[in-house]
Parts: sequence; structure tokens; C-alpha cells
Amino acid sequence: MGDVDQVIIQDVEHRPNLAAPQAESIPLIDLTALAGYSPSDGAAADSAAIKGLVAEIGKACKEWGFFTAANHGVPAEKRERIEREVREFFRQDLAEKKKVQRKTTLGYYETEHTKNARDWKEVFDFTVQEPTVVPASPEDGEEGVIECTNQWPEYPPELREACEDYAQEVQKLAHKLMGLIAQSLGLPANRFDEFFEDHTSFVRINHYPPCPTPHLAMGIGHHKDSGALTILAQDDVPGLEVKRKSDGEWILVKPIPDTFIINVGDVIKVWSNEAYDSVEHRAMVNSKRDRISIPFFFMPPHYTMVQPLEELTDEHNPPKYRPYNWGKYLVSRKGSNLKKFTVQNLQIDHFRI
Ligand SMILES: O=C(O)CCC(=O)C(=O)O
Ligand SMILES: [Fe+2]
Repeated sequence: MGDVDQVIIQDVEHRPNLAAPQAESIPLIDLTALAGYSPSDGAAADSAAIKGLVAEIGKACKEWGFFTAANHGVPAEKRERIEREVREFFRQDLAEKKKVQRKTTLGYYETEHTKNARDWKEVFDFTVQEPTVVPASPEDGEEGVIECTNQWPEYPPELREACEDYAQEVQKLAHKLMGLIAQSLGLPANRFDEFFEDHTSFVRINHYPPCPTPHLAMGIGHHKDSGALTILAQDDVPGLEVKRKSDGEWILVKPIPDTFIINVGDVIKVWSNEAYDSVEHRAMVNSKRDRISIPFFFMPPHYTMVQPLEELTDEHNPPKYRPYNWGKYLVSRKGSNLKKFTVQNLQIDHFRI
């Protein structure tokens, strides 16, 4: 990445506080009880251990929109393997990496913008369900769809298998977490299953190289995740910060080995009619060590109309959002991340009633 380009410099109010204190962090939740759990198995969902978890997760989603998950059931060796393989991939020359450069949505990319400042990072995206069908155009009324397929590099040769294996494991965890979240909202555990028979989920590998001016730049600028749920693996280098809901302070999420950071995205915010919030977060960089983070974005199929669930709204709590088409929204957001725009990209606030 090299030179410090003007486009990476964040506005003063968005620059990191590299000396932020680390007094409190997001809740840590032990998922051991999830081992035999399935949202479609009513008996398992009713056990005392699951009910305890449901209460913890509901509280974390309400108060933080984020939590750290330990004993989550994803085998450590699968996670170590994907981390090892992607490091090998990013170590290569730019020309090699560009052989799998993102054309429509998937592959390698090094100039992503979040909120119009360029992020100090390079990424590799792959989709989980192949092919993933999305609208060809973000415009309403244009009906065509396209099929997105992955672009795998030749080197390292095991990258593809490592990525695919990892995604399958994390996807199982995502289904279980959606079951717990449904229960925590007073819904049947399998309430969200119908939304994920098909899906547009993808995995992003973020690589943040050392940055000579970490006080001016961001690895990824402040943003909210637009999907339903994000399951993020981070390595041992700190960087992720979450905006604390109680006072708006940026809180560093300390890396804890073999845990995932889970956060609610905009889709759950809308489905729950704002019982749960999707919370702003960002990632700092540093001048010494590179950092890898791997978010799995769990997202419904493109034809889903996202709207507050009927069971969670009534005359006292009317829907706070107009329905929106998930695929159109996704395509519009992805398109605008690729370049610098003079206006902000599409946000769910656009659909707020
Ligand atoms: O690198 C991180 O810890 C956060 C990444 C992130 O928020 C994202 O890719 O959406
Ligand atoms: Fe994010």
C-alpha cells in the first residue's frame, strides 16, 4: 500500500484516539450450552441452560449490539487454517493479488471507502452460497439478476478449501445464534429459519498493513453492518472499537484467543422494530504490526422484503420502517463502497417512518 495518500486522512472528528483507556468491554458470553442446540428442535430450545443464554444474549443485543462469544463450537484448527492461508495470500506482490481483483463484488480489493474516506486495508471477499443471486441493478423496477461466483487465486493452493470449510462452520453457528435471538425477542426459535434457506452471506478477509500515520487514518471507518448478523474473528492485534450506547464513547474490543465478536446488523434492527440496535464500530491501525480480521456477514436472500416483524408490532408500537428489498439495498451499498461519492451511501434511515 505504501504512500500516505490524502484520501486516507480522516476528518478530525473521526480520527482515532490511540491512547483510549480500556476500562470496560463488550459482554463475554459462554456458548457451551449451544453444542446440542438447533432452532428447529423445540425441546433443546426449552432447556434451562438455553434459556439462560437467551437472556444473556438479549441483554447484550439491547445494551451493546455486540458481544464476545467463547466456546462457540467452531473448531480452532479451521480458524487457524484460514488465517494462515490468507496471510500467505496477502504476502504476495500486488500484481499477483490483482489476478483475482474484484470485478463485480467478489475477490481482492485494496481501495475500499467507508463513508468517503479510503480505508487503510486490503480485502478478499468470497460468497458462501455459490452462486449467489443478486439484482443486476440497484434501481427499482429493473428486474434482472446476476449470479456471483467466487474468484480463487492459484496461490496458496489450499486457500479455497480453508475458506469454504471455515464458512460452513461459521454458518452453522450463525443459524444457532439467530435461534437464540429469536427466542430473546419472544419468538419461536425457528422464526428466522425461513429467511436463510437461501442467502447472500459472504465472508470478508480484512488485512490492515502497518500504517505510518495511524493517528490520521482508519483501517475501516465508522459504520454499521447492513446484514442480519456479523460473526467476526480477529487476530491478536487490537484495533476494533465499538461505540458504547450509554455514552457514545469508543471502546476497544480486546482480542481474546479463540473467541468471536458477534454483532447485530441493520436487518435485525428492522426486524425487531428497534428492540435491538445495530451499533457503529470501526478499526484502528498501528505502525508496527499488521492485523487480520475475518467477518462473516449473515444476510437473507435477495428477494427478501425487510420489514418489522408483525408479531413485534402493534398499535402501541407501530412499524418504524417501510419494507425494503434486501437485494436492491445490498447492491446499492456495494456499488457505492467502490468509489468516492459526493453524497452518503444508502442507509436504513432512508426507510425509517
Ligand atoms: O476489522 C475489524 O475488526 C472490523 C471489520 C468490520 O467492521 C467490517 O469489515 O465490517
Ligand atoms: Fe463492520
